[in-house]
Amino acid sequence: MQIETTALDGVLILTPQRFGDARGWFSETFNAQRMAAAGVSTVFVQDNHSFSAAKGTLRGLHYQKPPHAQDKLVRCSRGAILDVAVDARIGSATYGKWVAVELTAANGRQLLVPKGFLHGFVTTAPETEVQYKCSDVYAPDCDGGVRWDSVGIDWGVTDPVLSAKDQVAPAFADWQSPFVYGAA
Ligand SMILES: Cc1cn([C@H]2C[C@H](O)[C@@H](COP(=O)(O)OP(=O)(O)O[C@H]3O[C@H](C)C(=O)[C@H](O)[C@H]3O)O2)c(=O)[nH]c1=O
Repeated sequence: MQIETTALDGVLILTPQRFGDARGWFSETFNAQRMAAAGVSTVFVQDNHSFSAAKGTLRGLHYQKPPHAQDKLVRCSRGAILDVAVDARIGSATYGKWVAVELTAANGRQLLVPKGFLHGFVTTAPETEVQYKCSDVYAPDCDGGVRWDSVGIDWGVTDPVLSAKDQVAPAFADWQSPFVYGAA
């Protein structure tokens, strides 16, 4: 498995190996032992899977606040997305900074988004499926969001398909982050 760092500390790009043959290919998309060997000892407890019919569907920017903050390991199993993480940890030198990574069924890349980071993606192909592991279970009372267009992210879309919730999320500048840099 190839591991790449990004401009945001803790946000990693993981690319599992694919074993090709005449039939196609095989890949271990998650292996806790390999992750631990790479220094990622997160225990994931929930798998999520979303399907977005239209190209230009944008889900985000989302988080769960403590005590149910989530690390996420995101991959695209069909179609393609631009996956984004935003540093929301008060006191961080990269607070408000973001990274965007192309995750596609073809490239097999995964993005590790730690607690304290907002997460969102926009689909760049129709009928896109995203699967991701979470280090805590869904806690609706801790679920929150920030406006997709309030961080200066270059999503490559101007009029995305949004949920009703995402249409009314607060702007980043008006939002009080529940995350503190260096907190457990
Ligand atoms: C997240 C979640 C949702 N739900 C239910 C709640 C709603 O009835 C329905 C759709 O939820 P929502 O509109 O929040 O789904 P997304 O807009 O894809 O939200 C996700 O999108 C971004 C990219 C994320 O990183 C988060 O995991 C998550 O916020 O699924 C559950 O039952 N369990 C869950 O863990």
